[in-house]
Amino acid sequence: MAKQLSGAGLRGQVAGKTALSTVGQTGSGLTYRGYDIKELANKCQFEEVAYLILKGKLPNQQELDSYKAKLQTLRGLPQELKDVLERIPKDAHPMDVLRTGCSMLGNLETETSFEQQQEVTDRMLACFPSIICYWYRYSHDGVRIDVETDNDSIGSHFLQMLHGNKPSELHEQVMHVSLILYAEHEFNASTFTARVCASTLSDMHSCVTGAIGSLRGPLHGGANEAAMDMIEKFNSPDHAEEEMMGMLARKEKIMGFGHAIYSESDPRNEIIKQWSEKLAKDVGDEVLYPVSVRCEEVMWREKKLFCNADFFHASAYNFMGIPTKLFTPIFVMSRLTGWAAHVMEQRADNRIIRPSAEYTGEDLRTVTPIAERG
Ligand SMILES: CC(=O)SCCNC(=O)CCNC(=O)[C@H](O)C(C)(C)COP(=O)(O)OP(=O)(O)OC[C@H]1O[C@@H](n2cnc3c(N)ncnc32)[C@H](O)[C@@H]1OP(=O)(O)O
Ligand SMILES: O=C([O-])CC(=O)C(=O)O
Repeated sequence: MAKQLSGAGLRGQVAGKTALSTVGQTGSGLTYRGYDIKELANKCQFEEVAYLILKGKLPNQQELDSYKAKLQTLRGLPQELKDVLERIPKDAHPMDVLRTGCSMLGNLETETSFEQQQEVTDRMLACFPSIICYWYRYSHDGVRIDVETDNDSIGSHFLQMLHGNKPSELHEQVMHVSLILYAEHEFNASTFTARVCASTLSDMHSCVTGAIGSLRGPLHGGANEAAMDMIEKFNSPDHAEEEMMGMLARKEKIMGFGHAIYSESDPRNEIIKQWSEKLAKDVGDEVLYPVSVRCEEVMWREKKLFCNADFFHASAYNFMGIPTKLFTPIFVMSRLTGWAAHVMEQRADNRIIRPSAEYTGEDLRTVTPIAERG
């Protein structure tokens, strides 16, 4: 059953057209360019899906190989960008670092014509992991890492830069799945930000910089970090249940649950949940995964609220040794594909996005001379 969509937040209003994805058309489904998310997550690498979203079709083997090889050549960071990253303090939020990094890249490698849109997107796709890890390792460990590894997949390369060694096959696979699940989602808040910016005929870096800012909030992409902050406080499923009941009684929002469009479930959840379970077994976890499962049960039982894409990403990323504050930047590494494809779509059939407002202020009045004002 589809969700009843109306009310504030432009809910239920068609704000444009897209051929990129469908969200919740049957209450729970998600497709990218006509392909079901479950099949994509099962059969594809992230780079295949990025190619599909950005270039319109699934690549054949030779196209995929050359796309991955091309992205590998685009990972390096200009010295001016490294200099900026080195000046950002350790306690900055990595989403702010990425927002600044993207903006700086736009100064150094400005998109001067829309004909460059695929090229500047590929460059961002290749170097966002470098920006995150270069800053993180410099500010936290005092090392200037080499951002050009021989690892040919984006997610695995990210883990390699973060941890300093090649990740296991399991971790590589989970990163493919995670990045596929996060890649595209119709007119969500960050994508809509990108499209509004694109509709003024602005450049790709500005559109993406704005989108990063929108994704950062805990009601959107920031929920994976907020979910982790919550579950790591629970030392057993019973403890989780007790605390959650208290939060619900106090009418607190519980991050990682609920969705603006889906009514029954978020199809990405069952996929990432399975991988989180595999990772839990791999690390011998006996707390975080069972705690997460209990949170899911309590929210469904009490509120009929289901886990969205973010909830089981928290435990999955934690099991791979990823620091919590890097969770949402990983989302950016993936969603960049959706944002850029939407910018391209907007540009191809553009009219400036400029809705109207219902005025609720004062009636017309005159300006009292300043000396007479109380
Ligand atoms: C990748 C992503 O961006 S997925 C979304 C990530 N965000 C989160 O996980 C944050 C937590 N979730 C939420 O805040 C919301 O569910 C949103 C922002 C995702 C969707 O917001 P809305 O479309 O306004 O939610 P919806 O209309 O379904 O809310 C219905 C009711 O459930 C409540 N509700 C919804 N989600 C939650 C939650 N996570 N915890 C507690 N209550 C909730 C709402 O407050 C609302 O109650 P009310 O009628 O008393 O005001
Ligand atoms: O669609 C939304 O509103 C939020 C979401 O799940 C996403 O962007 O992946």
